[in-house]
Amino acid sequence: MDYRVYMPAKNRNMDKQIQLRKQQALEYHSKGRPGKIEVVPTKEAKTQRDLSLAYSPGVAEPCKEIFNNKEDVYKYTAKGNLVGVISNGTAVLGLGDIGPEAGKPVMEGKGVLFKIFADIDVFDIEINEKDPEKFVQIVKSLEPTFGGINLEDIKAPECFYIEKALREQMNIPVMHDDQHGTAIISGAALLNALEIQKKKIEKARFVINGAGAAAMACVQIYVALGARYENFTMFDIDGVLHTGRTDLDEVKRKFAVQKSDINLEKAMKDADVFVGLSVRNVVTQEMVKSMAKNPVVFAMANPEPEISYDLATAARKDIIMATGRSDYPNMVNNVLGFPFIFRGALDVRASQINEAMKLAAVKALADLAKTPVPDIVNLAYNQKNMSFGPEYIIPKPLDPRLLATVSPAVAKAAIDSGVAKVKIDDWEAYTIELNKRLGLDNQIMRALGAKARRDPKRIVFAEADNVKVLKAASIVYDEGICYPILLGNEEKIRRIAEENTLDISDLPIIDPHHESTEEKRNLYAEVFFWKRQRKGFNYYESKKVMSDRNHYGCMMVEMGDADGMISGLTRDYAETIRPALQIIGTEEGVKRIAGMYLLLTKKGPLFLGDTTVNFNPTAEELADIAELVAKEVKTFNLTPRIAMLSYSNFGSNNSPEARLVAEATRILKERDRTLIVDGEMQASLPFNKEIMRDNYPFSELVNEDVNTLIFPNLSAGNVAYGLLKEVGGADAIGPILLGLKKPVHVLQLGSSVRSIINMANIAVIDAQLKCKLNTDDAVQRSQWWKGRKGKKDK
Ligand SMILES: NC(=O)C1=CN([C@@H]2O[C@H](COP(=O)(O)OP(=O)(O)OC[C@H]3O[C@@H](n4cnc5c(N)ncnc54)[C@H](OP(=O)(O)O)[C@@H]3O)[C@@H](O)[C@H]2O)C=CC1
Ligand SMILES: CC(=O)C(=O)O
Ligand SMILES: [Mg+2]
Repeated sequence: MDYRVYMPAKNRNMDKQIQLRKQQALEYHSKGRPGKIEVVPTKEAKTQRDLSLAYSPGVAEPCKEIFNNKEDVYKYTAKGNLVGVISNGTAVLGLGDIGPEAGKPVMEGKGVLFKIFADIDVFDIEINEKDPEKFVQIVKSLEPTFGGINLEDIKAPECFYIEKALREQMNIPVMHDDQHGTAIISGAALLNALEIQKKKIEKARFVINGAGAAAMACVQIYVALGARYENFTMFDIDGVLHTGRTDLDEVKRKFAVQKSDINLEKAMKDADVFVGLSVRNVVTQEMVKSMAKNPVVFAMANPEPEISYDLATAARKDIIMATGRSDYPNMVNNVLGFPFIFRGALDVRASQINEAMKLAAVKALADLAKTPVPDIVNLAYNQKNMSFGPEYIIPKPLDPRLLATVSPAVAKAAIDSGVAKVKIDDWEAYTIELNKRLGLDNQIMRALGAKARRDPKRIVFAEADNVKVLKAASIVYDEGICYPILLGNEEKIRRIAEENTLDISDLPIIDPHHESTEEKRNLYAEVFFWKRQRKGFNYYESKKVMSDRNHYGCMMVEMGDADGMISGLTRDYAETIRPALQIIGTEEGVKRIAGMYLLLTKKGPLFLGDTTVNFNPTAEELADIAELVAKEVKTFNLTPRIAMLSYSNFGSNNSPEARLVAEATRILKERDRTLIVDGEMQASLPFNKEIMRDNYPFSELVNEDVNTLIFPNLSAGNVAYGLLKEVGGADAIGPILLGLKKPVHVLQLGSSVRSIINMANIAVIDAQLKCKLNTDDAVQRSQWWKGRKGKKDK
């Protein structure tokens, strides 16, 4: 195989891929603490005093206050930000009545989405009760606990009675999300799709497949948006809803048509809109072809739609197609709504989610899709320029503007329609508060993944016979992040893959010891000898060293046979980076390398340096390290705001160590006036604005949110990152090696599969910046070396 042109076409076996996804999903849910959520205290609860406040006797005080004034429950407890996601498991996704236990992963998942998209806390409650009246009594009794109730995956028609009864009997917002969440999102998408297709909603002919919870709410909102009852033909599992049927309940009867001999195929002919909220694969390409000009098809059954995106769009060009899935354009899924709708409702303490609030959400969503898409969204979805049109009729779930757009619209509508107990006067302040809730972390990781996927590179995994590395390599290939090249003993690697059901069939394996690599090894040895002959390596040693996979891998990168390398997991970090320094060397103008960690903390992303390379830097060297880290921070599209750390604050201690950091800060400022940097200072200072303002108002960082911490020496940096990671619970990405001409990253011992994947992302992005060398260059380079060898042999 010629690795210079290695770019495998994805030819993975579908069955194997499905098996892999199944295994990954099960592992995701079961690894570590089983499930996806935990309860975390929001107050200090460490000392005896804390405990006496949190619990007895202190806790009696808020109890008494609430007893005197029930509304104070919002003041002294978590109720106001707590939503109950409640289900009996009778209509879980498109899986049907699988019961409350089997539905729990979905409810926990919903909890996760509420939290990450809108900072709302959730208790998921699965109730073993199918009787609607009993179910209502149970949920009703939970009112003291929750600020809102999200009913989920409860089958029709029971769900209609349950929701109606609870809305009437409870004083907090209750919403059955499969009904109204779906209706709101698909309503917004429908308005935009019809606008693009130049069709009027009043005239549009609808075919609706499914007459359950979601479908019924959707048609009702479409009617509220202007659609006409008489233009709907609806189907349930027994066929078309027609007036001759005796099994139709009150809700279904509203949509019953006169004719009884219509099947889905006939109904689709000349229809303008198809909406599927039923089960997978019930619509054919022929049916789509028979629809009117410029049709709209929303096939929203989960996880498999009524017709796949690919089949429907292949059937005709003038279609606007949407599914409930995230892996195709136009994801019409209730995740776009519930976090933001509840956020708005909770923030004004609305007693219900009424029609005005729902329609406000529809309008906010529809309008947002017409505004320019921010870079972070394009980046997150690996698109260059998403804009309003057939493939972008509705905002993307990862759009960070959703929260500050939909929630205020819902909150305003609640106030205007008289169901809000709390008023918002300063909408600008409210928007700022909403944006703060989001945090940058998730956005950064998503953007990184997408940036890598835009231009995947060839990354050598030097320790491919390690099961974690092999797993990571298989996943990054599967996700289109990079083209992994596996180094190591082929037999061993294949055995590990087999044992762990990993599909590595597309991935090349190179064994630097094997005779098949002899020609390359000799070429690499030549080059290495040429580079190191006056630095202690003779020709024999150069040949020998090329059997070492770190040397071999680095040489692949140097010679253009790969774009980057991930090595480790190793005990001896210094030993592993040596080949990179010897073979690849530092970037132009860079005197030294340094190690950086990106920590995703509760206070946002923090970049820490130097955590792995330079033991006791001089002031000049510390300034070099800070510059390297600052440069890397900019590649994350962030402005570095740097605190130079010490045990002293601005000269409070006159020791040589403290003075060294002050001097490094001075050097940095001298080199670049625009750099936002200050020090020396203690680590807590930049995060404590009050102390900063009161005592050090002169500091350049007084009003800055610091994101970069430079440590005085390796001990401090390494210890700090370790503590933040293990004790502080921060997610650590690194060590990211800075200053090399080309990307080589060395993993720390014990790195998880997740951190190896993150490092692969970083290596690809690094390679995108550094490896301008294209395939032709690489071929030329290789030939040049061969030419040199030829001359020498003569
Ligand atoms: N994209 C999204 O955001 C959402 C998607 N959904 C999806 O919509 C689907 C329905 O969910 P939900 O309304 O909560 O569930 P329900 O159980 O309440 O409704 C299912 C409906 O589909 C009908 N149905 C079943 N099989 C067929 C068939 N072969 N042909 C026609 N109709 C059929 C049922 O008929 P009958 O009434 O006779 O039993 C029922 O009316 C699921 O796949 C779910 O994943 C749901 C919510 C949100
Ligand atoms: C998305 C959702 O709620 C469902 O498919 O049931
Ligand atoms: Mg659901």
